[in-house]
Amino acid sequence: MNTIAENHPFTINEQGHLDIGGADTVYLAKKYGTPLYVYDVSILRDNCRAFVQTFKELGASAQVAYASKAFSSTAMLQVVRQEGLSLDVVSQGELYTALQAEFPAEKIHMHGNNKSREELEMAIDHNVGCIVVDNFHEIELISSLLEKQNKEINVLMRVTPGIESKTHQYIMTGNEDSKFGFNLQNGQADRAFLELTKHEKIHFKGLHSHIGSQIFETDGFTLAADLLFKKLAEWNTDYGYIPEVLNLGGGFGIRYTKDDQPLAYAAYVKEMVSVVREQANHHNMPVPEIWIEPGRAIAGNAGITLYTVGSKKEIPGVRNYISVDGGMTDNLRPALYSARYEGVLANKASQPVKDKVSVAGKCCESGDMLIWDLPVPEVASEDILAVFSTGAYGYSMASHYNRLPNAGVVFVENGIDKLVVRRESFEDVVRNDLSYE
Ligand SMILES: Cc1ncc(COP(=O)(O)O)c(C=O)c1O
Ligand SMILES: N[C@@H](CCCC[NH3+])C(=O)O
Repeated sequence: MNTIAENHPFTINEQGHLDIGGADTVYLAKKYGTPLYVYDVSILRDNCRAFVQTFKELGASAQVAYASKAFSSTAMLQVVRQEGLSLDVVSQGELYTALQAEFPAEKIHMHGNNKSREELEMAIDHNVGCIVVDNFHEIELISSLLEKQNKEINVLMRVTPGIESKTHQYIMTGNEDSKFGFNLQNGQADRAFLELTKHEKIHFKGLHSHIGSQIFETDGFTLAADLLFKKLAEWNTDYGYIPEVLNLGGGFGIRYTKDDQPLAYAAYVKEMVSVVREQANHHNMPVPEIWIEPGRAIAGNAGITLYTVGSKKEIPGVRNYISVDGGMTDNLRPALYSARYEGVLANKASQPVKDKVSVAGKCCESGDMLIWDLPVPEVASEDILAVFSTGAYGYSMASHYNRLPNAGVVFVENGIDKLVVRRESFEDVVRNDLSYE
């Protein structure tokens, strides 16, 4: 038995192949080709339910908005809609995809640190549930659009509470020196508060903070809630302001390798509900609705990527490399954040480990490495490699580097597989090219 597979929510079938959602991954690789993203839809649903149910059990008013930047496609947003979640979008493209999936506009929250006039116009036109304002320029834009369109809109204010979360520097967002949001301490948030509350067409519902991503502790969220409430209490005393919503963002950590020890999603929810109730009580204010925005926690562990092994390079006494038919084009995270992953040979999933290989992508780039020193059985060309926990920020950060077509996406549920994003063709790759002759 391969112990790596045991760390991930998948099984090994009678043929000794890795199984996902009741489908044989080797069969899927043959049927659809590789590289291929495959999702177990029942895990997606379980992840959605873990958040929603816990709020329900605690009797807390809440909205769980899936952060669609983690993985957005029509089918994915249909599943999220079926599970009753709200949706966080950060661009016109993500909003457009949401509308394609018939996501109810009133459950869509529009984010972004540089929303364009067109993006805001589209959000207001479609009556999205809320715009999370990020800066003064945006307040001006929203204001002029509301006048022009004679519309009203709900707004949250994104603030940086000044918290350094324990995560990679590039995915840390709640610290003071951040491109996102209004500074809570230096008077910016107070100035924005006055601008938002005086505006007749803006309904200022409350504060938003997102402290970072891939976080394994609850204390950052507790601290953020404390700091946000301090500010809200000031506004309550000075202006009689009563917030309806407190959005504590996303960032709940998942398991990529055995070194990651994620908390149950319910643990974050329980802590948030408890601290928000405590703080509201302490400041003598009504308990606001709690909104959260998990992305990775919904999509991450539900997805794997299948590759076909090609060439091998042995450097005696140094390292053995194997190369696969994808790489940084379908999973940028190792190259961008030195992110670590685990994988198995899907066609040899029950065979004993014999070797250690480093898995290289096919791009013309030394940094295009997917996994260093992966324990594997004897590996041969044409083996199928499955990399775990690639469901978030894999497809969504894919590129066409070296003119590689983007991989397709397959959903599996109850043993039934369905193609939900077509693999790109070479025609797709040159689709927007225009001739210069
Ligand atoms: C504002 C905001 N909300 C939610 C998320 C989702 O984060 P995660 O996928 O880590 O849950 C992000 C990304 O970090 C974000 O910037
Ligand atoms: N894309 C990042 C996280 C950033 C999320 C958006 N704020 C990742 O893959 O981990």
